[in-house]
Amino acid sequence: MEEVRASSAWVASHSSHVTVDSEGIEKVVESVENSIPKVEWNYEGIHYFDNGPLTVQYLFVLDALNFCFWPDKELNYDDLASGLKAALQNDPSVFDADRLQKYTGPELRELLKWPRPLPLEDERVRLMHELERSFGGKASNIVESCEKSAVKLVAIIARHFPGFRDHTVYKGRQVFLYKRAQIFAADLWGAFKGQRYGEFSDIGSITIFADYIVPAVLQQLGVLRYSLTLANRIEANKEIGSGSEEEVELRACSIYAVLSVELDLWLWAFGVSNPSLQHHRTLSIYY
Ligand SMILES: Nc1nc2c(c(CN[C@H]3C=C[C@H](O)[C@@H]3O)cn2[C@@H]2O[C@H](COP(=O)(O)O)[C@@H](O)[C@H]2O)c(=O)[nH]1
Repeated sequence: MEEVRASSAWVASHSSHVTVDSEGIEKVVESVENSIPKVEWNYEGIHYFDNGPLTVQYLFVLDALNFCFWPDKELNYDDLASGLKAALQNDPSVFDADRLQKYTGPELRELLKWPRPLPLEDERVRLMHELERSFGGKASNIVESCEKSAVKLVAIIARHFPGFRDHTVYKGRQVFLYKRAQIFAADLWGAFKGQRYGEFSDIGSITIFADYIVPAVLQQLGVLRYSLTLANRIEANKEIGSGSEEEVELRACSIYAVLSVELDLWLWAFGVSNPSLQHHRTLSIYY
């Protein structure tokens, strides 16, 4: 995760379209000082939990698919989390390795009870198939092999599952963001309350999860400032290309501005409870 921090800091110091406003950070810090709002993991009650390896499998499938909901105005993260939960409750073998490998787009849709094609549906299915190829298709084996280190878990996942390799090149330099791999570690930690599959000695090393909600919240709070051109593009709902300077800056500056991952869920929950929030639109499998 050192690579995520260091490369994000580099982007923030070479940024052309997004600025981190240190006075803006100070103001937010002052207003939440002594009362950092604690948002409970699963505060919405939408996740499956049985305190065992099936929960790990559930979270791994969930985070393999935890990206790009915005193209369908009615779809959001909750639909995915609760849809997969209901599917698992209905049939405990839905995420078994041999079945993961076979899902088609319409079957995934049916699993989630979603009435129309999902955004990036072919990619979603391809990423589900990928999960079966290592560690016997059992996510609990991955977690067991990481010796209670979240850093190691993220590295192992990125090494074995190409779909989680959330990195890019910015101004000639490689930048690491690892949104879905890190959120998987955080979800385990939150779900298992730091015990069993959620016990990590280095959970403080992970960074916030650079998605499309957190940058928009940070901008609203005055922590991020956008160039006029970028602000106009976002306001006009114009797509921002995956891997473009703008996109990398939005994500990396968010990581750089928010050092503590403890704040992620607060920022995210604040963002998703605000329907008028205007976020950047990038077609991406990473977030
Ligand atoms: N930074 C950050 N981004 C997060 C999450 C989560 C869900 N975390 C759950 C885990 C435990 C809690 O109980 C939460 O419910 C999803 N996302 C991202 O948001 C976007 C979807 O937005 P919308 O379509 O409006 O639901 C999409 O990019 C998705 O990947 C988070 O925690 N942090």
